Amino acid sequence: MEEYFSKIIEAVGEDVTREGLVDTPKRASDAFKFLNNGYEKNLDDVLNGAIFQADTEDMVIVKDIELYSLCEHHLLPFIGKCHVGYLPQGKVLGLSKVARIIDMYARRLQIQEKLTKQIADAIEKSINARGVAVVIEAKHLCMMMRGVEKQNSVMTTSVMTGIFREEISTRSEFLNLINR
Ligand SMILES: Nc1nc2c(ncn2[C@@H]2O[C@H](COP(=O)(O)OP(=O)(O)OP(=O)(O)O)[C@@H](O)[C@H]2O)c(=O)[nH]1
Ligand SMILES: [Zn+2]
Repeated sequence: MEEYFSKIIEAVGEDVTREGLVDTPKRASDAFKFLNNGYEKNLDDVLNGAIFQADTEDMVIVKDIELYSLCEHHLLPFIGKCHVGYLPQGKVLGLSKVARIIDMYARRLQIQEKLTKQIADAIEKSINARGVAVVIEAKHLCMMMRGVEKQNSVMTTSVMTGIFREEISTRSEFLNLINR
């Protein structure tokens, strides 16, 4: 990957041997690998067994989880927040694992719609939830720094499964609690 970054730096007309750039291929390569480290993870590793028995069927919400991903079309970041709700039936997730699941899928080349669905599916599967709701609000740098250059647009995607999909009242409760 370092060689490829050297070539990219040369291709934009730079001198890859000048002092400030000598270590850049390595740094860029390390950074890019980090931003894509979700490919090295799977759901079982990420959960690390942190699924707990709990005698509750009431809604659990984790909101305002920051999210950084890369759009698969331009390899530019999209940045925003993710809100997650689920309705358990006897099993709940370790709190930090919600964020870890988000990161596992966000640190891949993504489109926002697919990312939203992958998070919802993973949570549903891991605890056999009665329903999962995931909302992502994000700004895409490919729309801001280049292309149409719109600075203020925010893309909102949502995936509702199970009871969140079936019952308007449950969906509304979730949306109210995340202040939407
Ligand atoms: N639906 C969706 N589209 C995305 C996402 N990230 C980037 N895109 C869009 O992917 C599209 C790629 O369009 P193309 O016409 O192939 O590429 P482009 O010429 O670089 O497009 P512009 O961005 O319009 O300049 C653009 O409309 C992007 O805004 C995403 O997460 N979801
Ligand atoms: Zn893009």
